[in-house]
Amino acid sequence: ACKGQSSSSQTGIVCRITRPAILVLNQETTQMIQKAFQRATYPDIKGERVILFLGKVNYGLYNIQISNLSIFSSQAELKKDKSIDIAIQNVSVIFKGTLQYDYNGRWLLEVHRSVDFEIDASLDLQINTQLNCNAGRVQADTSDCSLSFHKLLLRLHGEKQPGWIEKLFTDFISFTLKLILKGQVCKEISVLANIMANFVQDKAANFLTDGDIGVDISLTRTPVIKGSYLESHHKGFLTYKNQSSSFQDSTYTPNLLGDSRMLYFWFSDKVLSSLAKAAFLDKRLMLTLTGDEFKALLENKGLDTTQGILQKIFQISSISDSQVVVQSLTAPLITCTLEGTVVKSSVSVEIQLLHQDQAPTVAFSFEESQESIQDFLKILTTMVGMPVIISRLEPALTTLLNSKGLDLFDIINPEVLTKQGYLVLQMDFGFPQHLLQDFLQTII
Ligand SMILES: CCc1cc(Oc2ccnc(N(Cc3cccc(OC(F)(F)C(F)F)c3)C[C@@H](O)C(F)(F)F)n2)ccc1Cl
Repeated sequence: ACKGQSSSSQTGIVCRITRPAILVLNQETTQMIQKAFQRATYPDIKGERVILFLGKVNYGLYNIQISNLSIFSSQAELKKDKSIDIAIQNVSVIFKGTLQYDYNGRWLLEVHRSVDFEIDASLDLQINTQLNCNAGRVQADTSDCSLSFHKLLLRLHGEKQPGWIEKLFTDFISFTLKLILKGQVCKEISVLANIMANFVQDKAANFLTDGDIGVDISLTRTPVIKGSYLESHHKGFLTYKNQSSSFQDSTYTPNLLGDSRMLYFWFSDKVLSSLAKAAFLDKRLMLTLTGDEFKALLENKGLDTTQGILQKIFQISSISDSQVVVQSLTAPLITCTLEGTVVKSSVSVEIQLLHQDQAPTVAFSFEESQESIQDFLKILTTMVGMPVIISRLEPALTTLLNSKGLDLFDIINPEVLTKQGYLVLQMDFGFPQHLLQDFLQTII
C-alpha cells in the first residue's frame, strides 16, 4: 500500500491533527529528547598527538556518561508539503568520564595519568520530521537532524593540569565529540520516533478491533502535511474473521474538515455500514428483555397494557415467565445524511414463553409484514424499541472504547457531525502528563 499517489477511492477514514494539537503535543518534546540523550551511548575517544616538548602523547576519554540534562524550550511547526519542524533551544548537558593519557617524559621516564573530567555542553537541536508510508504504516523520518553547539568546555578534576590538555581538547577532541554527539543523539531520536509511530499504529488498530471484528487502518497514501494541519488517510476496510472486505468511491476532500479543533476524524458511512454488517454476522445485534422489563418499559412510556393488542399479549401468560427477543433479520444499512444517521434493518420481535423443562415457545412474533398491527408496531418501535436499543448501545460502545484505554485521554467537547455519505468526529484534547512518561518508562 501507499507507493506513489493516492488511490483515494479506497479511503474510508481520515485523521486530521491541526496546529493547536501540535502545540499541545510539543509540550511532550522535551521528555522525548531527554530520553534520547539518556538512551544514547557515548563511545570512548582515543587518539595520539605529538605535543611540543612532550613528544608523542596517547590519550583517551573513557566511560563518558551523562550526569545531568536540562532543556530550555522547544517549538514545533508544520511546513507545507514537507515536514514537521521541531526546534529545541538551550539543551545543557554535563558529561562525566575519565581522561587517561601517557607519554615518555624526560630521561625516557614513562608518564601515565588518569584524571576525572566533566564536559559542560550547551546546544540547540533542529529536527525536521518527514512522515512517510511504509507498507501501509506511518513512518517518521527524522534523518534531517542537526545539533549546533554554543558551548563545549572541558573541566578536569584534581590538581591543576598542564595547559596542553586544554588545547588538545579544544583543537581535536571537541571536534570528535561533536560528531559523536550528533550521530548518537540523532540516531536515538530516530529510534524513538519510530517506536512512537509503531505504538500509535498498533494502538489505533487495537482501538478499532473487538474479537473477530476489526478495521484495516492501512494508509492509502503518504500522510499530508499542510501549514495548519497534517492528516493521514486510511482504508477503513472491515476485517471479519480475518477476511477483509473493501468498498469503493469514498468522496473525501480536504475541505470537508476544518482546522480550528485539534483533532478530526472523517468516516465514510460505508465504514459504519460494514461494521454494522460484521456485528450482525457476529450475532451481536440481538436484545433479550424479560417480560417484566418489557411491561415496565411500555408503561413508563405511557402505553396502556390493558388495551388492544398489548392486553392480548399480557393476558396469555403470567408475564414473569416470558421474554421478549428482538433481533436483526438482515445486516443493517447505515447511511449518514445532513439530518442524521439512518439505520435500515428488518427486525423481528418475538414474545416467548419460558418453560421449566423445555425450550421457550413463541407466543407472538411481529415482523413488519403484518398490516393489521402496522400502526402499533410503528409506535412500539419509536417509543420503546429505539430508546432501548440506544440505551444499550451507548454503554456497550463506551465500555468497549474504555477497555482500549480511551478514558486515558482527556477529550474536550467532542462533536459528532453527519453529512451526506460521511460522519465527522471533531474534538480537542489535553495530553495526559503521565501517559508519555509511563510509555517512555516501558522503553528501556
Ligand atoms: C484511534 C484513532 C484512529 C487511528 C487510525 O489509524 C492511525 C494510524 C497511524 N496514525 C494515526 N494517526 C491519527 C491518530 C490521531 C489521534 C490518535 C491516534 O492514535 C491514538 F493516540 F489514539 C492511539 F491509538 F495511539 C492516531 C496519526 C497520523 O495521523 C499521523 F499523524 F501520524 F499522520 N492513526 C485510524 C482511524 C482512527 Cl479512528
